[in-house]
Amino acid sequence: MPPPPALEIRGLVKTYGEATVVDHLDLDVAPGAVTALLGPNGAGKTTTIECCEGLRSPDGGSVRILGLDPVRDARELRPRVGVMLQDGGLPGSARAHDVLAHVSKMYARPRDVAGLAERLGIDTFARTQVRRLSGGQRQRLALACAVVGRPDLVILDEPSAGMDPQSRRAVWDLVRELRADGATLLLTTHLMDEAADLADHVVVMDHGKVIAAGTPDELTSVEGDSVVSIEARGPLDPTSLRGYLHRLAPGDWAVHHVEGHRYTVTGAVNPRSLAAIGTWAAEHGVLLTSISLGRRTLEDVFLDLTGRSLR
Ligand SMILES: Nc1ncnc2c1ncn2[C@@H]1O[C@H](COP(=O)(O)OP(=O)(O)OP(=O)(O)O)[C@@H](O)[C@H]1O
Repeated sequence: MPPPPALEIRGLVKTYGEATVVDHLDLDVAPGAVTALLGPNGAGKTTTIECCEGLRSPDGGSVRILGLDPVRDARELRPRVGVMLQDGGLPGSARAHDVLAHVSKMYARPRDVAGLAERLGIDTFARTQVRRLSGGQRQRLALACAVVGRPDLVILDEPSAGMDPQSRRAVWDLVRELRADGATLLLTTHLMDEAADLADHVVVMDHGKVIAAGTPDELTSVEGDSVVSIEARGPLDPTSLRGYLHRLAPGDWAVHHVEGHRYTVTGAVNPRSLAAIGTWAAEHGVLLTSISLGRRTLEDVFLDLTGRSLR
């Protein structure tokens, strides 16, 4: 029998006035794994996480964390759950290192503060007051505070948002290490490569509901189909290309604009249809500067699932 989930959400509902921002959400976070929660702005990710932490009271449904109730059993859960919120929630007038040292003293078996401060580069701003830290520095300090107590469950809301590439790598290494040590991680992110790289399991939510879930591999592989990435010297008409491919081989063809003059074509790609893309381009005076065959990326899948309009 599989072990019980570290975090179990059933039928969670959260409304603000007329708006239902979390809409009968079911979500399991497997123990000892990294789960990435993805979704467009306003999808309800932070609200879901805040309900899990007991910071928001749900209007319906239930949340169990490590088998316990986040509000009733808050005291028992505190040392076992590490949380990094988007706004940090750190005291503005305290110095960075003092905050971390203070938080570490709340735990029975904290990590080595000096080691953690060094690997997340907190040393370089140890004596600076929290309110004077840059966004990325504050994020790193909040992350250190979330993990210093060796929690069983670590919840990170956009851990690498606003971080420079060096800091992001340090965060990724830390996440991998926590997982290797047996911790369970739930993180939200807008970085698709971060999710693809780190997560064992990806959950995509939109309009307060889960709309897809699986391993990154499951989500990006389309049985028997591939994706062709093309780049042209100028713009091209996706509808015309799609129609051409459909007339050649009726099926589920899609042509998406990625950005600039880059497009992806998905469908039953084979030598004939690949050649047909070239023929269509020649007939329409479109110069293709690159054409390559590959898998869909998590970003392709995300955009297909959640649409391309801004929220
Ligand atoms: N206190 C509040 N009162 C009213 N509406 C709220 C409140 N908090 C959040 N919302 C709304 O709930 C919706 C979901 O917000 P939430 O922060 O959970 O989204 P998110 O998926 O985390 O988005 P992002 O990726 O931008 O962080 C949004 O439309 C937001 O405006």
